[in-house]
Amino acid sequence: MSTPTHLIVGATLPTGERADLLVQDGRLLRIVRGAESASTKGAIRIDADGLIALPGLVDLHTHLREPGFEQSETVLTGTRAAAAGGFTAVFPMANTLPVSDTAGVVEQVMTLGDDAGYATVRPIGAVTVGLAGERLSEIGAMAHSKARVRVFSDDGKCVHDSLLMRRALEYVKTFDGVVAQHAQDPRLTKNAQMNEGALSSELGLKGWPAVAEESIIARDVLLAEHVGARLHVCHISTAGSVDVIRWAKARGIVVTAEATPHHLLLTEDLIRSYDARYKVNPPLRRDEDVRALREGLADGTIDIIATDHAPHPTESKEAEWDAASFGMVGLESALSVAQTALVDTGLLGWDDIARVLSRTPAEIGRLAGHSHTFETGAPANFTLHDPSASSTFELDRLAGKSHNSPFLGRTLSGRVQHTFHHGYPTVQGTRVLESDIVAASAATQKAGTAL
Ligand SMILES: NC(=O)N[C@@H](CC(=O)O)C(=O)O
Ligand SMILES: [Zn+2]
Ligand SMILES: [Zn+2]
Repeated sequence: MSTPTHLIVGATLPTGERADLLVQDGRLLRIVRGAESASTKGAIRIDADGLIALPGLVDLHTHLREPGFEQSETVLTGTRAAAAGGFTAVFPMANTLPVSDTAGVVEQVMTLGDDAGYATVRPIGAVTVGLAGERLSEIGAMAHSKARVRVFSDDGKCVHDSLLMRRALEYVKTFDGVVAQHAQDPRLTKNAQMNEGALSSELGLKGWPAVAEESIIARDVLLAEHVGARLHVCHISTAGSVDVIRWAKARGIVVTAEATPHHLLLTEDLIRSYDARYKVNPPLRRDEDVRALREGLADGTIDIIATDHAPHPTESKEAEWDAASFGMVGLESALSVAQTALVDTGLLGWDDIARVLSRTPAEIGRLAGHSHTFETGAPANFTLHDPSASSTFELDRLAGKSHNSPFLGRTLSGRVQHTFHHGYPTVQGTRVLESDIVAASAATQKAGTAL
């Protein structure tokens, strides 16, 4: 048995051309408009008039919470949220329990992803044992495991010890890996609750200075240059960080950087409400920072958008500001936020969106066997997005387990209509397919590939 053939009629590719896409046996056969061959007989037709076809989105920074925090999210529910948002691959962060610092844990997470079938799951390994910042984890064993880990991060915690950071860079260099740093000086941010500035003084909340982020990035790009290894900087949030990365790139340093959707749209003044949905690490910053991040994406200083999808249960967000958890969910809203902040404002076109949300994150994470172009014969990973739908972002858009989205109640542009992972649908007409259907498609697809 194989997955049914789909014919997508009249989709607009990121480059602007229109095409009919034939999806058969997990692969994409691109055909020109109107030239329906015999092979399309019996195919399920999808009218894609007005829809943009984007290569399956790739999130280099996702918290799936399993193992250990299944009350917030699981690999299944998190990848369901991913599919809803148009993603076909995610890189889950290592701050699980046990921490993803051994080959055993990363392989377990990957297998859970394969079985669920909503998206390709490529775990990130911890840089240090237990994220404790003291000893390097078994980086080599994770890299050479079945999970073929290429991205290492202590996200949530900064690798603060400069000697450990140097050693980690030296180690990942041997297999073309990358260290993804959560750039935050722990001494400068102890007990910090929001961006440091006039507003933090006014609200009486302990501030988080921009220099805590910028000084670590400056140190790390110089270490990366010295070692000759790849460095990736997670969720940069300040105008100064954009300047440091711009300087490093001009100097020829191999560094990449990400910005989150929320840092591209929201600012610190939302915190006046004391609504902990706006509490996040790094914190929401000022207008001028949002502008600098958008410009950084437009001029290529910032390479990618990554969601930092950080699910938390309602209880830990309904607490008082100081006691509430840091983090926001973001997979389901990412593409709509990107459209609102970057496409509608004329800063990026759809091909740039395909680059920053699919091609480049795949390249940074060395994601193999998961094509991000519309080439004949490529694995069919793509999403069909309706850019004309502008609507209030409501609870029904959330497909994961947690509901801590800062975008609920906001008007956002565009909506994902269909997502295909390895040739089978995971989202159909905005509806995320049931997990047993998706798992069965994944199993069928896998059996087909093995033959
Ligand atoms: N972003 C957050 O505010 N929280 C993340 C950790 C992180 O990305 O630093 C989490 O794991 O909850
Ligand atoms: Zn982080
Ligand atoms: Zn994170």
